[in-house]
Amino acid sequence: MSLEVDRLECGYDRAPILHGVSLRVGPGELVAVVGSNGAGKTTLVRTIAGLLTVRSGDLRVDGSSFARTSAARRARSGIVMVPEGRRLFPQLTVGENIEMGRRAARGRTGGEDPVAALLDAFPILTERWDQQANLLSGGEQQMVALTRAVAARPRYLLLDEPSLGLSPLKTLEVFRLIEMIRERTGAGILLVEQMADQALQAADRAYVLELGRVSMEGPAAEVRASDEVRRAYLGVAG
Ligand SMILES: Nc1ncnc2c1ncn2[C@@H]1O[C@H](COP(=O)(O)OP(=O)(O)OP(=O)(O)O)[C@@H](O)[C@H]1O
Repeated sequence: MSLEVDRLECGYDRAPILHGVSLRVGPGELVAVVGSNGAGKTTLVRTIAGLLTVRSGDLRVDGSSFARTSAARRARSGIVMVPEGRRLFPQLTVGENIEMGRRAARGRTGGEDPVAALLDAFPILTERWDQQANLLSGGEQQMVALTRAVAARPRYLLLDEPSLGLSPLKTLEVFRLIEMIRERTGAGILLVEQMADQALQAADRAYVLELGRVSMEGPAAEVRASDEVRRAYLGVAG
């Protein structure tokens, strides 16, 4: 049981961006993909979500290929993306945005309501429940976008740079929410981040993406401790 990316090649027009990327996310696992600007992180997430065409290689969930399945069907099957920039429905309230997520859950119901646990732990969401989404701060919007994704009962959650544009304090809060999502939902989470240090501290396993290729992979603690990552991504001289 896992989400698998197998020797994926894709890109825009004629320009190839990903050159044979392979990775795996197991259920309940938090997997980080770190890499510098332009490494192809967003391209990877958009391709898994079905917004870009697979040129070669395969995408599988629990062994079945979904490389040719529409983005809508992928979402319905529980592969849920939180895009860079959050993209809430700006005119709808926080509550209405989260409700939209619930509607997307379709048959995936039962068990503990994961949203209730998040609302308990992060009272700001309830405090802002009736406020229009575009009036929230960037950090609050990111928290709503994550909660909306959880309301859709994801089996696999694709997070594209959730820390983008947030202050260090807000980034910590968003990471706390992501860790709680992992604990409470059992979803496999693919976390694509430029904030390498935080992502590697939160993750179980990690991949480093450089110019469209995986240059390193392993337990997140090992990747974080490697000289290459410390120098290139964590700003440690040496
Ligand atoms: N719509 C597009 N058309 C053509 N090229 C694109 C498009 N979007 C991205 N690219 C190119 O694809 C490459 C990878 O971009 P991508 O956004 O996937 O990287 P990234 O690792 O997410 O970087 P960042 O952290 O800056 O968002 C870059 O060279 C970028 O210029």
